[in-house]
Amino acid sequence: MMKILQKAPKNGLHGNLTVPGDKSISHRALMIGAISEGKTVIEHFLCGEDCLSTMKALQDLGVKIVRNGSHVEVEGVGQTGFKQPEKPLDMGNSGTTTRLMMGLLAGQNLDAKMEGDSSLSKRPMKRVSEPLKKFGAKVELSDQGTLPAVVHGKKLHEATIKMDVASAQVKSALIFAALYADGTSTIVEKLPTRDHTEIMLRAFGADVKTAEDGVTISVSGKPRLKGRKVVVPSDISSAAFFIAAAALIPGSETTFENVSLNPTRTGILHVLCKMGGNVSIVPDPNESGEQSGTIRVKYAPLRAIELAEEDVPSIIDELPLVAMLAASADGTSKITGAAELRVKETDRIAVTVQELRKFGVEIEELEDGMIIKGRENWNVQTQKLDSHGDHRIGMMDAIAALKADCEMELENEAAIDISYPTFFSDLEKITGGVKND
Ligand SMILES: O=C(O)C1=C[C@@H](OP(=O)(O)O)[C@@H](O)[C@H](O)C1
Ligand SMILES: C=C(OP(=O)(O)O)C(=O)O
Repeated sequence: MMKILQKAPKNGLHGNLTVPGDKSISHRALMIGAISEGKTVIEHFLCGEDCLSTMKALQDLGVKIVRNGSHVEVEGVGQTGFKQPEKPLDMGNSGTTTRLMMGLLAGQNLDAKMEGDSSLSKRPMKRVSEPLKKFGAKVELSDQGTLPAVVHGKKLHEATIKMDVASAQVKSALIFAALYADGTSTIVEKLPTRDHTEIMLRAFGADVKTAEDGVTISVSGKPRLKGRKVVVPSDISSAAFFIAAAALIPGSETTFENVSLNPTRTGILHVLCKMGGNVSIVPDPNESGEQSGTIRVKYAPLRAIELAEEDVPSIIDELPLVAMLAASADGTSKITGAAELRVKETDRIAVTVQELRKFGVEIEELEDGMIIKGRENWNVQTQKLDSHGDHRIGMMDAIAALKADCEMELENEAAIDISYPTFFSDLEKITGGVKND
């Protein structure tokens, strides 16, 4: 499949958008709702394919879930209420589904096989199965440390774990396992990562504490979780594409409402401000523990930036976009400490470099990052872009194409449905669907 991408309208991008619900929070609302007692109602749920993979897997484990658009109702089965699945659980393309479910299933009374698509089946899973062993869990992986996996449910005991990878997915799997252990477990992160699991578990009644150092989390086992209402804020990682578009295209001014402003996710806003971007933020009243607010972005010329390992977790999924912005900034930018990008849906360092070079961008691949020479005008080398089956790369391509001086073509655009099925209609809303020539 192929999609034609238009360049930006001459007066830039304008308008007000409410982008879909946060992917990370939608996954967690389903999972935590499923192991709670009573009903959980989720509003503004993300109907992207990844979250639907979580929904389907939970249904295959005997959880009743009814979805009507972005309104979802989950009948919680309690902490150990999952049923033995009759067939392998299909994780689709979703790393979050796979890794979080490993923690959620480790203490259940069942054996579950997990399978994924060809991209997911290459991604590393030992980072979850190894630390889970400390709770007494048993997760079998392929010889390569990948899917397919079999989780053999066990009786779990408390553990203290020092993580060696900065990953919210691994942390969340360990927190879920700790819910099934007797006593209090401690998890120490390498760097602070997104804390949606901790925030939501507290709201559902669990005793989960984060120490002042921001990296030590203690979890009391066997809590009583009670179903509740979850209103999912808009996904800053989705809004980021249009935030970047407004920052890239002269004349633009766009507003995004009700976007997640959880400080573990707002790296893109800090980076854009550091680059000289014109960004203003108005926070919403905070009722749920998850912060949100309105973001307004106006075009402004950008300057180069340097990012290192400690900057990476709060901007992990936005780094391809940052590379694209850097390609338009004044000066040479450098991103390091981002080797995690190589084990996402694609090798996002290699693929970002490959795609941006098609616009004539001077960009160099490092083992753990990229060096990008910014320039005001790009020089398209080929009109044929490719998502490589990676939603975030496909969307980066579509935003970069706004700056090109000709129409571009995007192969494998369907991948975008993973996290943002309404991406192209939202893009049309702020470009006015305008054809220039
Ligand atoms: O916990 C989550 O919801 C996520 C964590 C991040 O992955 P890692 O934990 O592998 O960094 C991120 O890239 C992914 O899109 C979603
Ligand atoms: C890395 C991502 O997701 P996941 O790990 O859940 O596949 C992403 O959405 O960019």
